[in-house]
Amino acid sequence: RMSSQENEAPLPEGWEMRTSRSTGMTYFLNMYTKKSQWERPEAPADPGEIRCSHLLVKHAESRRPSSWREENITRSKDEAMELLKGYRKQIVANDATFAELASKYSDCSSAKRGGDLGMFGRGQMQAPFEEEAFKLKVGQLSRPVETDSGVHIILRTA
Ligand SMILES: O=C(O)CN(Cc1ccccc1)C(=O)c1nc(-c2ccccc2)[nH]c1C(=O)O
Repeated sequence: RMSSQENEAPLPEGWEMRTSRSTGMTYFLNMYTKKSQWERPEAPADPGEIRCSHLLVKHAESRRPSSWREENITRSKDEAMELLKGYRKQIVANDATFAELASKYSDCSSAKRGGDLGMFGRGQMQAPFEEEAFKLKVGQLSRPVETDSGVHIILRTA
């Protein structure tokens, strides 16, 4: 007779079921952070750290409306959003790569690295940026996200 644990729904992504050697009790292991818990997880395991690239378009209301591209950025937030949607369309249509467009058009200093921000954990980026980035699956492109810096699209790379 299979115990109830084994034949329940499959575990969410990133989790594994383990049996405690000392007590024989079943517990659950987050394969990214190696943290364990007794409760059966309901959501994919938090990856701890992720890697993203982003394309930032600043506007007149950005906290620092200046960048390597443009000394004094005067476009409106709406114009920035329209530009960003155009870049997103080109990427989705495979007319250009994320890195090509970020290196040409991103108002972030990461433009020099094709928009790559490296690995980061929670608590490092502005909240709206973090929230959207941690929702993405690897390879997924975000919708436009607004932060105090401007408007972004985010690509999760790891
Ligand atoms: O928001 C501000 O007051 C000024 N900043 C913050 C900043 C400035 C230089 C380097 C990194 C971050 C930016 O506007 C900014 N934010 C970012 C940013 C925002 C979210 C995720 C990653 C980068 N890049 C930049 C940049 O100039 O290069």
